[in-house]
Amino acid sequence: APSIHEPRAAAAACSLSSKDTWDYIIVGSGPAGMPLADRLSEAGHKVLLLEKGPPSSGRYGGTMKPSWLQNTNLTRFDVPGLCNQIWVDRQGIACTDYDQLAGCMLGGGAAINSGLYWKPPPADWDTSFPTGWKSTDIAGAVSKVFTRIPGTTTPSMDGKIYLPQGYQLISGGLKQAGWTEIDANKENDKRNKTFGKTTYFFSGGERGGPLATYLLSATERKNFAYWVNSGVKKVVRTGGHATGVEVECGGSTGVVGLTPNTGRVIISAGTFGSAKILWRSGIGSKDQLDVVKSSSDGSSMIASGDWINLPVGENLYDHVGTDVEIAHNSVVPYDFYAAWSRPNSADSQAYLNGRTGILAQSAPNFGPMFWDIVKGTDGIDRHFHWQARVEGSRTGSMTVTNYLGTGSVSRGRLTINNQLKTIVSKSPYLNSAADKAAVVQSIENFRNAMKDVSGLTWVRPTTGQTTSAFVDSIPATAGSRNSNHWIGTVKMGTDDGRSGGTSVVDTNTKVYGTDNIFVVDASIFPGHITSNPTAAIMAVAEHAAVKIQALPFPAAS
Ligand SMILES: Cc1cc2nc3c(=O)[nH]c(=O)nc-3n(C[C@H](O)[C@H](O)[C@H](O)COP(=O)(O)OP(=O)(O)OC[C@H]3O[C@@H](n4cnc5c(N)ncnc54)[C@H](O)[C@@H]3O)c2cc1C
Repeated sequence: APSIHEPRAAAAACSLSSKDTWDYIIVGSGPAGMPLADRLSEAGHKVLLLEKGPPSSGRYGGTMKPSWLQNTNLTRFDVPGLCNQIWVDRQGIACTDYDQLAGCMLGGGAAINSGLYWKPPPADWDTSFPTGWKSTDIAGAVSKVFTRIPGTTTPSMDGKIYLPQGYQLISGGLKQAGWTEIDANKENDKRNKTFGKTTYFFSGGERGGPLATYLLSATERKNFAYWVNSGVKKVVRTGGHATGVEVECGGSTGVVGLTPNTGRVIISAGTFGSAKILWRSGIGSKDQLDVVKSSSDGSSMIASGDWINLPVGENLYDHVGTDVEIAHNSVVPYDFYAAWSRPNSADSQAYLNGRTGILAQSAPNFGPMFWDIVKGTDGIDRHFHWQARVEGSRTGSMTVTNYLGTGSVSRGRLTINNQLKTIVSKSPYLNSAADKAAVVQSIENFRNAMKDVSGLTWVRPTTGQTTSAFVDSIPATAGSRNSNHWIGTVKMGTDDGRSGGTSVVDTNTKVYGTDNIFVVDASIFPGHITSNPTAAIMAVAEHAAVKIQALPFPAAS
């Protein structure tokens, strides 16, 4: 078997009694936390990464696996073809304190997701990000990410794509209709009436990605430590200055300290987790802080005179997902769920022996991906990413998801309840007529493109159904539309939320009203981007690492 999958340093035991202090405490080990851990430790800072979940990849001591992986140090998180398991078994993996799915384990979403990996088109940054974060500003950071993790369209180590019939069906139809085939991550500026193969962040026939690159090199440094099963309750602060974080681990709670005066905390706990930590730290709007005050946190919460009034939880957004379904007798299904308990033995052996075959591809056989831009009735361009997969209600079915991203104006709201659970209390989907009209138009475009494909059946929408009636028939709720691409609850921008603006962090990712509390992850995205967000989140982390280190320290008190 390939030898790339060597066991690595396991996490250090959490030590709440230690008087050790840290230059940087990073909270959360997702696609943002891992690059930050690497870049800050590389620069020589003393860095602690705190992760509330357990280890994932076998490389870090993870153990969750089906029986056919028993004699390997691979886990379910290392084998791309097992990623579907999250839909039937998420015990001990998914965060239990959110009303939506998110990965609470080492690697965060990058340990459980499908590994779909896209270099953002320039419009993603230029449409909603502030000055200093436009496409030309962030190009260097994007390039660092793709140098570190080039990505691949052929994850199987023999360079073949397995069961490509679904890809061929749809790409053939699009080509016939005049759409252009592109190499998506080389031609990332061509995202209109184009299609391409699925790109994954996988490497060596395994999940790879940031767990196998950024986190790996961080663990090789003596000035870096990471603790798992260590959840941060709140930032401990005096006024706007953090002195440490309060951590729960091993059945105890204690404070881990920052280096006096110069220490910094970076919250990278994701769209739900970062908002929650801010609220518990007395940072947010009064209505939400009052809820925290009424919870089990109440007696130890920072005094209301020290609350920092910021619009945490507003600006919530997710890609609006609309599934259509087509069927064709050329399409060959594969049972990725069966790969858990009764894998096809030729496929499991091919995987174990050489990291080849269908199990090196992400479940459930994605592709093609295609892109479309629709001008909204309000004059704003809406960018669509379409994602096809071999899955559906009948043999030969493909479900094709239409994601509305860049240009969308609909927003929702995240709140917290007095059980300290985060709730999507206002749905972010299609609450603008222009967004809805653009989705309808984009689906029309796909229906038209496929109309000459012989033998194709439309399952959803049915042939006689108008696209508008079809879009209206799907509730605009997270249950029916969610894409798991949540962003925006800790918005970055120049309009300080303390004085009526919409932003929670400034363009250095520093929380307004504080001098050493930063947030870096999907939550700071001001607006959505075109495709699945992991690559963009890593680029944001690379860019933020440079900006944060360039900041002067506050004057010593
Ligand atoms: C099922 C699924 C499939 C997806 N597929 C794709 C895909 O194919 N491609 C793609 O690009 N994107 C995909 N996504 C989305 C992508 O994974 C997320 O957008 C991304 O992981 C968000 O990164 P983040 O760093 O902001 O937060 P997260 O990945 O959520 O990481 C946050 C980390 O912080 C930890 N944490 C939270 N609270 C605390 C606390 N209080 N103390 C300590 N640690 C804490 C969490 O355990 C977690 O490890 C998918 C998401 C899901 C759920």
